[in-house]
Amino acid sequence: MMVRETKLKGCYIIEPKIFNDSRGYFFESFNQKTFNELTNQNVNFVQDNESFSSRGVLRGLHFQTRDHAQAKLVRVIKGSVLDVAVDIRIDSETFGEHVAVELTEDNKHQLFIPRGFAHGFVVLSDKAIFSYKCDNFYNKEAEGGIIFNDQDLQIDWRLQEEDLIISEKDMELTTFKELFI
Ligand SMILES: Cc1cn([C@H]2C[C@H](O)[C@@H](COP(=O)(O)OP(=O)(O)O[C@H]3O[C@@H](C)C(=O)[C@@H](O)[C@H]3O)O2)c(=O)[nH]c1=O
Repeated sequence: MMVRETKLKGCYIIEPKIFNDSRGYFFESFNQKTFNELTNQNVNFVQDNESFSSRGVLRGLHFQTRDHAQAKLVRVIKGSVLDVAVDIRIDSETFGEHVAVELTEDNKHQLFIPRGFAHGFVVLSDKAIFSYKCDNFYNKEAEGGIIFNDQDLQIDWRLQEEDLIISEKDMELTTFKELFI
């Protein structure tokens, strides 16, 4: 497993070691000991989620507030997505900055997004199965979000806006400035 820190402190791209043979492939999709050692974390994941989406589906940008904040380890099982993590830690040097990483069934890369980030992704392939671990439980009352096309964040989602499929809830999300400035 290889780990690279992104320009956002504490946010890592993880490249698992893939073992290919005549039967197919094998890899450790998560190994707590190796993960904690290489990322300098002590994360205790408590919830696993999976979602299925078609091309153009954009989910996000989501976070949970205060004690309910979640670190996430995200990956793609089928298809490909552009995954985006936005630093919303107000005391961070990179507050308001984001990383966008392509996660695909072929590259098998994972993104570790620490607490204090907003997260979203858009599906680039026909279909995608997205899978992630969270270190805190889902809490409906603590849900927060930022509108995907926020003027200050300037995220390039790669697809035309008219091709995006977004939930009503996500279309009503507020701006970065309204939340934090
Ligand atoms: C996220 C979540 C949703 N739900 C329910 C609530 C709702 O009825 C249904 C769909 O929820 P949502 O529309 O919020 O699903 P979705 O838009 O896929 O939400 C997810 O988006 C990505 C980007 C994230 O980062 C995740 O943390 C999560 O916020 O599933 C749970 O029961 N547990 C959960 O952990």
